[in-house]
Amino acid sequence: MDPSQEKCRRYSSATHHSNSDVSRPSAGDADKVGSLLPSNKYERLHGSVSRELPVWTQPAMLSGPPFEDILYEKAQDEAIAKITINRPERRNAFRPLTVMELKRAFDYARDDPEVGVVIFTGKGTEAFCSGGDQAVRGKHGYVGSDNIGRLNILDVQVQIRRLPKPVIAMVAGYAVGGGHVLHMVCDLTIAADNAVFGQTGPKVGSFDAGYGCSMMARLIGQKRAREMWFLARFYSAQEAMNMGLINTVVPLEKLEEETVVWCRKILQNSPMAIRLLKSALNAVEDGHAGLQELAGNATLLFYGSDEAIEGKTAYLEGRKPDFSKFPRLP
Ligand SMILES: CC(C)(COP(=O)(O)OP(=O)(O)OC[C@H]1O[C@@H](n2cnc3c(N)ncnc32)[C@H](O)[C@@H]1OP(=O)(O)O)[C@@H](O)C(=O)NCCC(=O)NCCSC(=O)c1cc(O)c2ccccc2c1O
Repeated sequence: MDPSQEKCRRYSSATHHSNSDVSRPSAGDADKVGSLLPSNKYERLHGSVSRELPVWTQPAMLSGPPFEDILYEKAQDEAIAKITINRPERRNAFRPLTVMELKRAFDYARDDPEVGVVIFTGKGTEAFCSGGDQAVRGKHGYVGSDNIGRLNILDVQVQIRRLPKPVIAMVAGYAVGGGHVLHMVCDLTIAADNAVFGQTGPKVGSFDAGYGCSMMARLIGQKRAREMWFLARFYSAQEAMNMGLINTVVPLEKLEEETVVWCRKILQNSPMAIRLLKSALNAVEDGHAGLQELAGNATLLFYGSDEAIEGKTAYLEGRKPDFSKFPRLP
């Protein structure tokens, strides 16, 4: 088979498993895109999703003061939460207050059983996030109203990584510095065609040697990661796409539409399967923490079984548990 035939074969094999609602760069309406792809019975049965924009509502806060630096919204009648860094005049740079609010918001999204997927974005079209606010950078990190320096965005990175629901970065404009690391720790990245990606740390006397390096090297390879960090140059959305740094690029005006389509497609699928897949994909890379996350899910599932319930019930009834009726599977 010559290289062009092989390319053709791979394309047709890929499109056979494609999802007709999820578009590639030239996003049109779902039916148009779908008509290019082979149809199958189960796909039709499973159903397509709407491309309508959701109605965003601001839920009453569960606790704490109103947010100043972020927005927390939920899609009306849909299991989608949206968390937005709301400092467009600073290209959505984060300060300690922003980070504390992000932590609260991601906790809300995690704990809310009505939420199945989270969109993480920046206000406006100029930037997703430009990293730490350099105006408040001190000797020990970014300084808030308590005069203490913090690098607490690292906690948010871990929080996103471990949140048992998909988090999708919706990127318009700059995703640079610590903002670039934030999109990398999200499960998926959907970029507008005006998105710009890059690390700026070495230019401003900073670096993220944690996920900022390890995650990046996993995504784009060691050589590219070194290039991205050492040169601290910026990359267009298309370049980022070609490097495997993001999932898709869409016209800016279609960004939210496309992102909610991806959310809706995910929400059609089994939430437990998605949860387990996220933790399994993490486990491969996260060592003890990854294993603990995956193992927690095993316990979560086991607690619902008759076998586990027999153990608990026997204890509460003060009798010996009878595990003899449960199979010892091969
Ligand atoms: C993002 C830009 C490329 C955008 O350029 P553009 O020309 O479009 O806009 P301006 O430069 O004019 O910006 C408009 C306005 O916003 C202010 N601003 C932008 N970004 C920041 C920022 N990060 N901090 C503070 N202020 C910012 C800018 O000053 C303008 O204000 P005016 O008053 O003049 O209107 C470009 O803005 C840019 O390059 N920004 C800086 C990007 C950057 O270097 N970020 C920090 C990297 S280090 C980091 O993020 C970081 C954070 C952590 O918490 C870490 C924790 C642990 C380890 C490592 C960490 C880390 O590296």
